Amino acid sequence: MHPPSHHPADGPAIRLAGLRKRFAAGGAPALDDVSLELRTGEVFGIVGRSGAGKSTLIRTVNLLERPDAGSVTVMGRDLLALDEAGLRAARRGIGMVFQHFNLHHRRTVAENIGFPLEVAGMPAAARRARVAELLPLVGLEAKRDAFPAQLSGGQKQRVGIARALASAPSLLLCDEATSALDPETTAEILALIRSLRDRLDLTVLLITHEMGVVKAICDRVAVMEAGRIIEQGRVFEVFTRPAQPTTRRFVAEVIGHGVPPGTLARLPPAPPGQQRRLAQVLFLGPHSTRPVISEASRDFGLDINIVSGRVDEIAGEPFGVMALAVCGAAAAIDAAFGWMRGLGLVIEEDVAWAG
Ligand SMILES: Nc1ncnc2c1ncn2[C@@H]1O[C@H](COP(=O)(O)OP(=O)(O)OP(=O)(O)O)[C@@H](O)[C@H]1O
Repeated sequence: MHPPSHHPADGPAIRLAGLRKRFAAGGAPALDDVSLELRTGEVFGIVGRSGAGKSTLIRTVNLLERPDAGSVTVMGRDLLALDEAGLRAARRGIGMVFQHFNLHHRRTVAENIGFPLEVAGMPAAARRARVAELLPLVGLEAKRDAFPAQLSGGQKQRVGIARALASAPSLLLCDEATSALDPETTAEILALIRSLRDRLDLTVLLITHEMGVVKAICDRVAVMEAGRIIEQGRVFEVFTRPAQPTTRRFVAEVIGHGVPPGTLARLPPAPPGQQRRLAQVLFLGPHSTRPVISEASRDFGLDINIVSGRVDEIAGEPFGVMALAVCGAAAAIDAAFGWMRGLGLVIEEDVAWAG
């Protein structure tokens, strides 16, 4: 049941190179030259809108989907070079969790969890022993004989996770694993996945359309659009310095500060010869404490209203985000923004304020 062990020194846990996939001849590609590497032990998120190609991509990692071109290397093995038996063995090292749980309704929790072991031909006694180890890992000891219909959504997904872990994989693929759950249950399941990663030394690849999921558990993230990866990096970097418009929109869902339209309408017009400009300011790390706004106001002769603001944390690193209405001479505002950027703050004026 134990796949050959893979050490970090052996290279990336997953290496996808030049993947292409087109479902309909002449149609848009679902994967258009996608390359990606996952480090052993990380939680890596792929975020994108519906149709971006996320499901197709995650399904290439265990070859549920075969790419038209490119290579898939998992734990050092070139999956496309394996025969059926080799691929079955490699798949035991890759667990998968699904959005809609995919449980057998006529089987108990224990039988669902043991199902992949049954398929693999493990004797009943060994299976029972393995299931007994898995139940406490996901907090379901009390539900071992329950049927799926008797479980909450979160409990069903715990069964799905235990089943994915049955063959002791080193890699866990999560296909929108929390998209069918309410926010509180989502948070519980994400915390469970992260803690399993720590306890079992897993590498986790997840796909999601929710940037909140990425913020909650991922170490690194890639953003997909039209079959391509348009941006990737450490979660904190991507959240605080998104380079692509699509990424900015995703980030705004989580850390945007959507200024109520009434607030903008109530701001008085700028006096003659002056401007009133709105800016979003990101304070990273040490600047979360420096009184930058009062300094800017004093030293550049500006009126500054804080229209909205909050302090948050991503991957354990603090940052603050504020919407400022700045009033003064155009040159003074430019100079103040230049000074603030020089301090490392990220200032943007082209923001969808009502968003
Ligand atoms: N089996 C299939 N047959 C035909 N077209 C497909 C198939 N699977 C995916 N596609 C198409 O490939 C493109 C990418 O789909 P994919 O499901 O990978 O995107 P996604 O980002 O996961 O979106 P969603 O969250 O809606 O599943 C879409 O245009 C989709 O219609």
